[in-house]
Amino acid sequence: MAISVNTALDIITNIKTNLKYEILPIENCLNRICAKEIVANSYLPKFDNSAMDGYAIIFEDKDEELKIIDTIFAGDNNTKLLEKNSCIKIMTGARIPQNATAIIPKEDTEELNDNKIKIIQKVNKFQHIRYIGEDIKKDEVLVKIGEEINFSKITLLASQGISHIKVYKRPKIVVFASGEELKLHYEKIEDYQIYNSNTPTFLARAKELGCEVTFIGQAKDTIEAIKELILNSLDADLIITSGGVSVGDADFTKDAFKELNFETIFEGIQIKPGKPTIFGKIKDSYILNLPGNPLASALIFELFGRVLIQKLIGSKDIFHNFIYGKMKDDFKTKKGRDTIIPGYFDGEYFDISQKRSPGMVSTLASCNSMIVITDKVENIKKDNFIKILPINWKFFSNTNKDFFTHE
Ligand SMILES: Nc1nc2c(c(=O)[nH]1)N[C@H]1C(S)=C(S)[C@@H](COP(=O)(O)OP(=O)(O)OC[C@H]3O[C@@H](n4cnc5c(N)ncnc54)[C@H](O)[C@@H]3O)O[C@H]1N2
Ligand code: MOO
Repeated sequence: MAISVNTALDIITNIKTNLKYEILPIENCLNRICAKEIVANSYLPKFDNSAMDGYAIIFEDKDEELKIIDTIFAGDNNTKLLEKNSCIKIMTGARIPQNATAIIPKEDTEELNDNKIKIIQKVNKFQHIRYIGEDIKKDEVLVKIGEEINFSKITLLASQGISHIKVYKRPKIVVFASGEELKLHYEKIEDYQIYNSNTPTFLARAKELGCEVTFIGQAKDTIEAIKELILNSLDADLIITSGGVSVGDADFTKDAFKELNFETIFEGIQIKPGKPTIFGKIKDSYILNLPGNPLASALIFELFGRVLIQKLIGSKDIFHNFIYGKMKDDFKTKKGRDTIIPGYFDGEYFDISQKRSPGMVSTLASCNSMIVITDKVENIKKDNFIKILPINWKFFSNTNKDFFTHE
C-alpha cells in the first residue's frame, strides 16, 4: 500500500544508522560531518590588543603632550607599562600595555618635537582595544556533532590551532540498473536500445552530496543476474537502483530482492511522479528502488533520497527547508495526488518547467528547484507565494541587475 509523503519522510528521518568515524587533518574535512563536539581550547584574542596602528595611552592623559617611550609590534612580548603623560607606539594586533585604556589611531595625532605627540581628535575611553576572549571564549562550542565542516568551520578550527578532528566516514553508496534495453554511455547502441542515464545521474548526485560512490555494473533482466549484483553490494550503506519496480513482464528487480530476504520498509508513495518507489533493507544495507522513468526517479531522489543521504552522512540537518517565492504564471493541474513540479527560481519568481513528463531526461538540466503541491490543489495563481525546495543552489545568475535595487 502506498504511503503518504509525510509518512515516507517520517520513516526516512527516523531510520537507524550505523555511523562510522575517522580522524582527519582539517584540510581533508571539507563537507564532512563532525562526529565529536569541538570546543575552543583558548580565548580569542588570547590577549588585549590594538585594533589600529597608533599610540597606546592612559585615557586621562588625552589632553596632554605625550612622550613616545617605546614601540610594540604584533607578536612582541613587550611588558613595558605607560607612565604619566607618555604613550607607546603600537601596531594593529600587538598586545597593549597592561595599563593602556585607549588606542589613538596615528591619523588622529600630530607629531611634535622631542619625540612627542598631541591628540587632535575626540577620544573615548577603551577605544580601539580588542579584548581577550571577545571573539571566542575558552571552552565555547565551536562545532557540534552533526554539523558540516565548511570553510567557516575551518576558520574556527585553524584559529584555535586544531589540526585533526573526528568526522563521520562517507557513507558507501552502490548504484546499479537493470533492464536489457539499457546500455552504458561508453557502449555501442542500436536504434532500439536506450542509454542508461539514471545510474550515472545517481552516482554523480550521491557524490555531490558527500557519499563514496561505487558502480558495479548493470544486470540483465533475469532474477539471477540482479541477485548477483545485489549480493555484491551488501557492504554498502545504501543501494540505489532504478527501473523494474512496476508491473511489466521483464521487471525482476522486486523478485530478486525478495529472494534475498529484502525487508520492505515501504512500497509505493502517494506522489506523482514516482509512485512505485520502494524502500527497504537487507541486513545493514538500505535499498532505494526508484522507478525507471528518469525524471520520476530524479525528483523522488531529490525529495526522499537526499533526506536519506543527510541521515547516512551523519548530518543533524535532516528536514527539508524551503525558500518562499512567487509563481511566475498561473498554473492548473488535476486534483488527486501530491505532485512534484520542477522549475527555475530566479530569486523572485518560480517558473514551472514546461517539459515534465516522467520519462524525460532533459528537464532538470534547466531547473534549479521544485515545488510539491498537495492532492487538493487545482490551481495556483500568478504572484501567489509558494514554498520552493532548492535542488541546485549556487545561486549566481547570468543576468546583470543593479546590486542594490535588483532592477
Ligand atoms: N501497467 C502499468 N504500467 C506502468 C505503471 C503502472 O502502474 N501500471 N507505472 C508507470 C510508472 S508510474 C512508472 S514510473 C514506470 C516504472 O517503471 P519501472 O520502474 O518498472 O521501470 P522500467 O519499466 O524498467 O522503465 C521505465 C522507463 O524508464 C526507462 N529507464 C529505466 N531505467 C533507466 C535508466 N537506467 N536510464 C534511463 N532510462 C531508464 C525505461 O527505458 C522506460 O522507458 O512504469 C510505468 N508503467
Ligand atoms: O509516476 Mo511514474 O513514476 O509516472 O513516472
